[in-house]
Amino acid sequence: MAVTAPGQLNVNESPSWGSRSVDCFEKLEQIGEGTYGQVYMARELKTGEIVALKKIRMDNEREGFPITAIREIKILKKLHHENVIKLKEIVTSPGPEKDEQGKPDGNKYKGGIYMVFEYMDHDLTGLADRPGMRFSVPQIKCYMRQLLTGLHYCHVNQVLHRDIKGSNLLIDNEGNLKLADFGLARSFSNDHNANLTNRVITLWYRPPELLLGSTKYGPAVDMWSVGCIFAELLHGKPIFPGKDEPEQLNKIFELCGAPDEVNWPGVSKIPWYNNFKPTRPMKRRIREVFRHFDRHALELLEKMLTLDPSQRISAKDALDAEYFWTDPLPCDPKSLPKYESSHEFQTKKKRQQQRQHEETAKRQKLQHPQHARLPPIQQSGQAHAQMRPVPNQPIHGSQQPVAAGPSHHFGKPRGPPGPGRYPGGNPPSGYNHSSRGGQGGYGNTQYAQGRGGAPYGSGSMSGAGPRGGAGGGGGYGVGAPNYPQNGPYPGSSGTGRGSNVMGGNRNQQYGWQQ
Ligand SMILES: Nc1ncnc2c1ncn2[C@@H]1O[C@H](COP(=O)(O)OP(=O)(O)OP(=O)(O)O)[C@@H](O)[C@H]1O
Repeated sequence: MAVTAPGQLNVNESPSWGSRSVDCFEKLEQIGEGTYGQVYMARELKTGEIVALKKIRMDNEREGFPITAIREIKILKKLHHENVIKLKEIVTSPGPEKDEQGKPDGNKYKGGIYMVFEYMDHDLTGLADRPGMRFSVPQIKCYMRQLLTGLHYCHVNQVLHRDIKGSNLLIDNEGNLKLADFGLARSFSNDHNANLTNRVITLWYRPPELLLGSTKYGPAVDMWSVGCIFAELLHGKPIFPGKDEPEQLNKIFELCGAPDEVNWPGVSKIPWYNNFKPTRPMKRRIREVFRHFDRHALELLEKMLTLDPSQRISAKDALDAEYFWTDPLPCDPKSLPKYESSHEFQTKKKRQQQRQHEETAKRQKLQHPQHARLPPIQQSGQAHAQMRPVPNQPIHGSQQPVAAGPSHHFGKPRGPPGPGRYPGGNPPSGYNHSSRGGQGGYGNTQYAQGRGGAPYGSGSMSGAGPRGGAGGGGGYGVGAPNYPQNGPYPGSSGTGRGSNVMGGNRNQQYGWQQ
């Protein structure tokens, strides 16, 4: 792949973009369902090359071609780097389309437009979610270094990603990590004078300046998200799983301390500071809560999760951090184990099927209770036979290894898909908030074990249900600051239905915004 040095943009693209038909590809299977529409794994008929086809959703004809798609295409056309997903071309379908099984795809509009991407086997979320998955320290360093390298390239080229999260970090079986989903990305100028929308970045990864209403910001917003991912990799579960914006800020303040003019000069001028400032002192507790982290990891994390964006470490400086230059060093991506390809969409399907199996088994059990009463003595042999596991009935605790499950969507709850892309938008049922630790069928996935095998989180994979973990993020213990009843987040409530978390159609929400 042609790699342009940081600071240089490759604007010479093939003039044939958009001229080919999607019929040049055979759709193999659906691997994703995003805000945009479906993503398919596909094979190019002529070359046999495997690609990802992302269909641009055009549900609302009146709005025309979605602005997010225009941005994504425009930005990806100028970014060429080994840690940024490659947009190969745009293809179109002039007429009604068929799905991967050859059935009409239900698209009431005639044609379709697809982005053709290089195919990636996993995303960081899905990979981390694989049953039994343990990331080693060199592996975490390797992924983190690639993430920072890709992001540094974007920032040097004056592009803010604005949606860094695990599910947007794609990984192939060569160990390469690439930034993907530039639908919320935009160019920025170094003076940070333009007014940009603060309604970007998935809630759990959103920095305090955006939550407080800042509209002048820069690359530091992405670095906060990187800090959240870094901590999540080490800790084994998301560190700030807020269900709405006030709770998100509360979780941040509980761990990072309350912002004030001392630790963040100018914070009191940020639009919503007065609405959200805690009424009691809140100490910074990163070192205490994550005391089991490696010293250099902790040092770097502190710099990434700095409240004041102007003091937050840049991608470039993070790459120079001791963490990446001390033993154990980041491993070579090629040395990483290869995993069977998996995408979130399929994993979800598998989980649903498994749940259905379990429900059927439960129903069968209720209809034919085996334990309800003791069998008559003379029939004991028979009864005993009945109590053996029924063939094909899942045996409790013997979870089938998920051979191929989506490795995408690291930060998304695993419940039934909610309407929004944000965990905080409308948490699916079963979504596990801090206070409900242990209830909701969430896997206690642990991404990593530290050196010497000391686990950072609790327990091991359960493989069932959404991630987020028991008590995730809620263990820092102190009460909520004094949030206004009718603050700048109308509709943000305990139900998690915040009005400014992204809904189902981000084009509607962001089309007009910067
Ligand atoms: N190049 C690719 N290779 C393999 N899988 C991909 C690729 N691009 C996207 N996917 C899969 O499709 C999913 C959705 O893609 P993407 O995030 O780009 O769409 P989106 O509409 O922006 O989704 P979201 O609403 O989650 O932001 C991804 O999480 C991933 O699982």
